[in-house]
Amino acid sequence: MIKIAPSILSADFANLQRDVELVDRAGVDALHIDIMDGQFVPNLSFGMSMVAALRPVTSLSLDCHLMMVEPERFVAQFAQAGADLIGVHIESTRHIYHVLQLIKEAGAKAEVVINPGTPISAIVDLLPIVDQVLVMTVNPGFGGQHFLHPMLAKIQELDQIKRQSGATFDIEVDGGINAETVKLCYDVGATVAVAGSYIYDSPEPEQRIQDLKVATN
Ligand SMILES: O=C(CO)[C@@H](O)[C@H](O)COP(=O)(O)O
Ligand SMILES: [Co+2]
Repeated sequence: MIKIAPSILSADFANLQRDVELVDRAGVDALHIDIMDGQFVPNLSFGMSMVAALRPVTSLSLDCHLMMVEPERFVAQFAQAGADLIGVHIESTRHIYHVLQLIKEAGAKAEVVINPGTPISAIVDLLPIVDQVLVMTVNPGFGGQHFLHPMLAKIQELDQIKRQSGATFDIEVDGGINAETVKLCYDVGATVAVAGSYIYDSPEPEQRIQDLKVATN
């Protein structure tokens, strides 16, 4: 069964604690927090104060997906705020290896993220030092977009490299995930699925979480 990480980008911000506790009770594996700086992506969302505010609310792993230029400026502060895992885009920094080292030195798990236009070959040398790879299945910046099916070949390629090397990093997918697309990703090697609008735009979020689990059981 795939691990589920709801994205709070689609939650009700006026009732965020309620919406976090709801998915926590439904038995998810992590909480996905999208950090957007209005420069790397054309949207703004949260900062580290959001991570600090959510830390006492849940014991779920707080997974921060940093969509910002030069994330090296802030990764230590996100770890300090309570992030368990920090994801950084390879496209967002000149020093990806260094940023991943900084995340680990700060005590968090390190994730490298790739945009739809970035090939798996760009991250092969980073695989020995990451805990998770996030393959974006939409262009980053907004929830509620359609899944990009050509990304399935990239997930499969990454899974093959992982198997051949005996590595244990998780493979996460993010964007356009629903009960149909989660199965496609799981079947080619994804181990963690982020879902925002599919869960939170529903009147029955718990049922949507169950549907994602059943689809990959
Ligand atoms: O990182 C992002 C968007 O940039 C995501 O985490 C979205 O929040 C996913 O939303 P859905 O596609 O599941 O609605
Ligand atoms: Co995300």
